[in-house]
Amino acid sequence: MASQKSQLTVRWLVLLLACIMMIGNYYCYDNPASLHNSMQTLMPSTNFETYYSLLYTVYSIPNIVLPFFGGFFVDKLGAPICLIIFSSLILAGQIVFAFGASVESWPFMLMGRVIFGLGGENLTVAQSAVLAQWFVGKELALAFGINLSISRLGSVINNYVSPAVADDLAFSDFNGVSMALWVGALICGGSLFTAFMIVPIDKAATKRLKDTTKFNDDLTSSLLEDGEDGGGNNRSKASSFDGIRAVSAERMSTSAMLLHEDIDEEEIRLTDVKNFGVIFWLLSLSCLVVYGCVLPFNSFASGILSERNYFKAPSSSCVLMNPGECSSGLLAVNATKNPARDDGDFSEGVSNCPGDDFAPVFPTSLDSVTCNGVSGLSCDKSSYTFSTVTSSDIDCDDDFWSKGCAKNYCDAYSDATKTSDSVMSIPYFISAGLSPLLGFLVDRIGYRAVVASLAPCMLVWVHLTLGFESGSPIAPLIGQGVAYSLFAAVLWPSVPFSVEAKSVGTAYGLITAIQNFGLAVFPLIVSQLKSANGGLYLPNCEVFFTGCAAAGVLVGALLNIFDARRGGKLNSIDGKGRKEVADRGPPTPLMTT
Ligand SMILES: NCCCC[C@H](N)C(=O)NCC(=O)O
Repeated sequence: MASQKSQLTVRWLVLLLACIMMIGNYYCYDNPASLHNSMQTLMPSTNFETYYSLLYTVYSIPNIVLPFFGGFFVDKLGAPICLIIFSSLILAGQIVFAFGASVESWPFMLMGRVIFGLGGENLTVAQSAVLAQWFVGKELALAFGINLSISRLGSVINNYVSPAVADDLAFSDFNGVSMALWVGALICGGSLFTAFMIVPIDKAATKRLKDTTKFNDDLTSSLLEDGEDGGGNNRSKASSFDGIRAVSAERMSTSAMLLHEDIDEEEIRLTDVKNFGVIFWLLSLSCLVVYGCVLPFNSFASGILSERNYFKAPSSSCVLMNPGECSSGLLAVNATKNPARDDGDFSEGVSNCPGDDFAPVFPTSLDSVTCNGVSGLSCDKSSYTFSTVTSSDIDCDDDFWSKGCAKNYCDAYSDATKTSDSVMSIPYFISAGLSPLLGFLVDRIGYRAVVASLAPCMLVWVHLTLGFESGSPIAPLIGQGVAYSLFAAVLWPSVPFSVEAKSVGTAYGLITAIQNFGLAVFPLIVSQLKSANGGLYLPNCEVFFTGCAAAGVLVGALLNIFDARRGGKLNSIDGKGRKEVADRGPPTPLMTT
């Protein structure tokens, strides 16, 4: 007879449903990243980068506080019911976000992201608590690994599907970006459906285990009564009843914690946080800085990769032969008569004029150019005049630019976007493939604190390479994926080992809240660094990410020191550590099977 949810076979169905449930969350969280360039084309503005980073910041700002309370409610109300509440919020938020894009309104889009954020992070917290209940013991890291793997597939699918939908599925009043976001809303609807499926399964298991616990309880009491009635038979009999009493008490308290309903509600208080030890706080700090160079990096990866590799800005010495004329398309008088030429000193024989990786140069100025009478062109404006053309003036959704005046620029921009979007998926692809295996290994070898300090070392190399070298980004992005997967494989399963079991939801809430502080602030720092650097990400933004990774190395070292002083729980295989294993003595036989 099973006495814990982690002994029931149905746990694998719960895991499958919990994984499917998270796909909508991850798919939609990364929508802005994969639609960055399409959004810029749809809603060009000099403040575009600020609005764009706000889409992530407003998601995270409420979450600097909310998951803490969300986690507390998970402990109080039970995780399954919270899954439904939070899944409903992500669906509602995505609908508002998609509506905002349909009417091209930043305020609606931002409001949608706030609502989505209210559900998104709390859903992660509730789901972590569900996994901790169903997989406590030897399979916890594996369960988190499988979960992260399937969730991250949501991010990867988004990176491919959303730009394709945005490019190809615009029709009548629905622009491409909004269509991609409505697809996200559909997927969130599916997530809500799976959340509804988890609740009855969890309830049935809870009831079944409650009955088992009661049965064990009755059995233990009757054994104890028999022993006491026996009238002081002998010492050894008395000590074996003491053993039963002790084992029973331990097992009952574990079952009670895992069944949730049996926890005395008064026992769970927000103030329990003050009992969280140094290990929990170091895990939180590590989460803040290391995730700070993973998730925010991904939000800007498309732009960073375009700038670094696929759409490099040509040198200012690269100009059109006739800078006041269209460069390519139906309005170009004759493209071969207006080629780009490099006026600069390229003594090393390297021209900064468009090669495959450079952005084609566009006209410097235009004077009353019109589309009138040119068949195949439907331009947004009757006439185009610019004393100085900048890249933000070029709207590739407007035929004037994409077919008429800067066709080569718009074609190259679209190609670069597609390449960047698929290359930036590498880290999440790797995480989707590696996470279950790493989870399996962590459950078997431990070394959680060691891995938590090695992963950021790799991230230091990754971001230095992206910031200061100009070769292919593939190797550093593979490094980013491996480091991220390693870190996630040890961080989340370490949380239950750092606090009391009754506070696991609160602890997940608090660490998520701390993580979100970084996720709210870091994108703003990156966009400020970019603006201060003449609109360029490199190298300053990568210096910032390198700094975060270096801080992660330092916190990782402290984690190892404190973990060793406190019995080595995190680095041990089962999370119990030297001290507790010694305290407990040899394993006690189970009362139930
Ligand atoms: N809602 C998508 C972002 C997930 C943030 C979440 N707090 C988290 O970090 N989950 C683990 C991960 O590696 O994504």
